[in-house]
Amino acid sequence: MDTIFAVSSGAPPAAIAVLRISGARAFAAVQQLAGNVPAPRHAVLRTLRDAAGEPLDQALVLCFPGPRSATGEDLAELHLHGGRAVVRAVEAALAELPELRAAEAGEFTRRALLHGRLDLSEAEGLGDLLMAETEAQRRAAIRSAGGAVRRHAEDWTNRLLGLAARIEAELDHGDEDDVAGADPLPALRTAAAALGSDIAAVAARPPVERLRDGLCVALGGPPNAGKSTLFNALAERDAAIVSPIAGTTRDRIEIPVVREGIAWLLIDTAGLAEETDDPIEAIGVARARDALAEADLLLWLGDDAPPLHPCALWVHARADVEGRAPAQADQLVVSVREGRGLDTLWRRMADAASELLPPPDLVALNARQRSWCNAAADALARASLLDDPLLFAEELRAARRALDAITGRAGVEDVLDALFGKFCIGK
Ligand SMILES: Nc1nc2c(ncn2[C@@H]2O[C@H](COP(=O)(O)OP(=O)(O)OP(=O)(O)O)[C@@H](O)[C@H]2O)c(=O)[nH]1
Repeated sequence: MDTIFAVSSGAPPAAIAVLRISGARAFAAVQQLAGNVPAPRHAVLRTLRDAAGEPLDQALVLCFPGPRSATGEDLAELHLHGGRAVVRAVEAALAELPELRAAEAGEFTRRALLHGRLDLSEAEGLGDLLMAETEAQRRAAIRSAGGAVRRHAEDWTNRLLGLAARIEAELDHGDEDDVAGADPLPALRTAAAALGSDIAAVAARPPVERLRDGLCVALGGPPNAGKSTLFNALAERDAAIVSPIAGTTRDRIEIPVVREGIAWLLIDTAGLAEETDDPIEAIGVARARDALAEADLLLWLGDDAPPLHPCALWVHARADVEGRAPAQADQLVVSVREGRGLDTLWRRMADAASELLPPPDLVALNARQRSWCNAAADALARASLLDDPLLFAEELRAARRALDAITGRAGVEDVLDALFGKFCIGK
């Protein structure tokens, strides 16, 4: 495997640029540039020189011998002056050395995963941490990066292994006459059902995507209800066209917004026209219906009660318009023109969000982790109904494979490229 290097701090110019080198030839590279290799985990000041002996920079040099390093390999850090030319010159000198090359996005973390320094759920948490923009996102990501998902998976795996050991013993010795005692299968089936429902309960928690990508809030209602006007007011910018002409909004428009410490994805939709001859408008209406159905939270601006939705707020928009029908008791009265009701609406949205987002003190799973949890829970549920110890053992093995996939111990090659492609170079 090549030895890789990259600037791991922010883009130059900056006061300091931290350049990391990881791999079998990391310390040879330090030796070449700095003249010698400092003692492990001791920061020393060295003049770095190119192959001709010309000084490149004065740098703080640190060496972390593997496997007790961030990547699990020999790892060196050069704390350079963060000017562009300095960084470029040191990178050029490193690139000249045999078996050294610039790192790809996420390659340091990928090596850490490869060498067991962290598991897949922790790497996913780290990816989310790098992208976190709100406090809630940061808190959830730091929990995953710190191993909370891994610890759940390990705890479940340990319980599973306990069951597996007992059923394997039964399979090996169950037909021997000298083994006294009752048939252990009923107790094992009960334990498998309990473990399956524990796993399913965690998988049923609100998904971390709502925190990470924003809680989807769709504005829906008939044409001319004031959706785009309210959308612009919530987004605090003129994102959607507003006009008195019914059917102005034809497609869904999405705007990410951070408010009340929560990331929201606001979605404006075409008005739900009863009938239309316009094929484009018909497509817009179909898309609007999909957006409303899929939204985590529906803001309904119709005068009729909202359509069936797990979480809807009913808004009486354009409240200042003369001759407007009075609001129903459970409607939120809003007039964008008069700036009325918007703060209350945000508050009600935040109240709804507290039900829809992962609770701050509990582990939340992403879609990949959820689907493996559900696969494990399903296998355990099936096992709990089986009378045949052989089939029971087979379902436990299926559950084990699913739990292993959560932490990246099995069958996850395809997700690695997708995950690490999102990381920055030098991470
Ligand atoms: N007086 C008053 N007029 C409003 C208010 N909100 C929207 N309007 C007007 O109502 C008309 C329709 O508003 P839009 O925001 O375009 O309505 P829409 O629901 O997005 O309409 P479609 O694109 O047809 O679905 C426009 O003329 C707006 O200026 C309000 O709070 N008060």
